[in-house]
Amino acid sequence: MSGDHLSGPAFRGQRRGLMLVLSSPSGAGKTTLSQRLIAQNPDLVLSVSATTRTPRPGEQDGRDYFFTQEERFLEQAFDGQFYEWAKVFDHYYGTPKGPVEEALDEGRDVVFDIDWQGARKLTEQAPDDVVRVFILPPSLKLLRDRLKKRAQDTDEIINGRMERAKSEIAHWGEYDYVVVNDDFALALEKLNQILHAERLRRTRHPWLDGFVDALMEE
Ligand SMILES: Nc1ncnc2c1ncn2[C@@H]1O[C@H](COP(=O)(O)OP(=O)(O)OP(=O)(O)O)[C@@H](O)[C@H]1O
Ligand SMILES: Nc1nc2c(ncn2[C@@H]2O[C@H](COP(=O)(O)O)[C@@H](O)[C@H]2O)c(=O)[nH]1
Repeated sequence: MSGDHLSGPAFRGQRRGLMLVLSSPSGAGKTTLSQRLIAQNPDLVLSVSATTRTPRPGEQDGRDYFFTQEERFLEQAFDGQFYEWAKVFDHYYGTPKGPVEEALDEGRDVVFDIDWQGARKLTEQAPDDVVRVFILPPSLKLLRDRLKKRAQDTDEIINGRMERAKSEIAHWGEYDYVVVNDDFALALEKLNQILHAERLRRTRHPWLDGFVDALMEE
C-alpha cells in the first residue's frame, strides 16, 4: 500500500474530514488562495458564509456568500444555525452548520475563510479537526496596494480595513501554520503541502488501528 492511499479517495469515508481555516488581515489574499486551492483539489469543499454586508461587484449570492439582512441573520444565529458567527468590520458573518457537518461526516475536507474570532470558536468546538493557517502580507504597504488594486471598496472602507490589520495580525500566534503571501504560486504551493501533510496525520486515520493489528497477527 503506498502512502498516497492515505490521502486519496480510496480511503474517503474512513476518516473524518479536516477543517482548513485561513485567516489574514483583509487583502492579504486568503480568498484568492482558497479559490485556487479548491480549483487544484476539487474534492475540497468551501464553507460559504452568511453575511449582512452588501455584495461587491461580481460577487454572487450562494457562491461567495449568502447575503442576508441583519434581522434574518440574528434569527438564524440565535436559532443555533451557525457553527460560529462574529461581527467583523461592522457587519455580521457566520458559518452555516448544515453543509459543513454534512461534508465532514462524508470525510470531505472543508476550507474556511474566516477571521480570528471564527478560528478560535471552531477550535473550541472541534480541536482535533481544525488546521489553522494565518496568511501574512509581505508588508502593510503591499497590503494597502492590494486592497486598492482589488478596486472593490471605497477609500473609507480600505482605510478602516488597514486600521484593523494590525489587530488581526496580532492573533497570528494562535495558528498552526503561517504563510507569507508574497509570491502567489509559492504561497499556494505551501498551502497544498500543509493540506497534504495534514491529511496524512496518524490521528485522522482510526482505521490504522485495525490495519496494524492485522499486520501484527500475520
Ligand atoms: N501574492 C499576491 N501578489 C499580488 N497580489 C495578490 C497576491 N495574492 C492576492 N493578491 C490580490 O490581492 C487582492 C486581495 O486578495 P483577496 O481578495 O484574496 O484577499 P482577502 O484576504 O480574501 O481579503 P478580504 O478579507 O477582504 O476578503 C486581490 O486583488 C488579489 O488578486
Ligand atoms: N468569523 C467569521 N469571519 C468571517 C466569515 N466569513 C468571512 N469572514 C471574515 O470577514 C472578513 C471580511 O470579509 P470580506 O469578504 O467582507 O472582505 C474577512 O476577514 C473574512 O475572513 C465567517 O463566517 N465567520
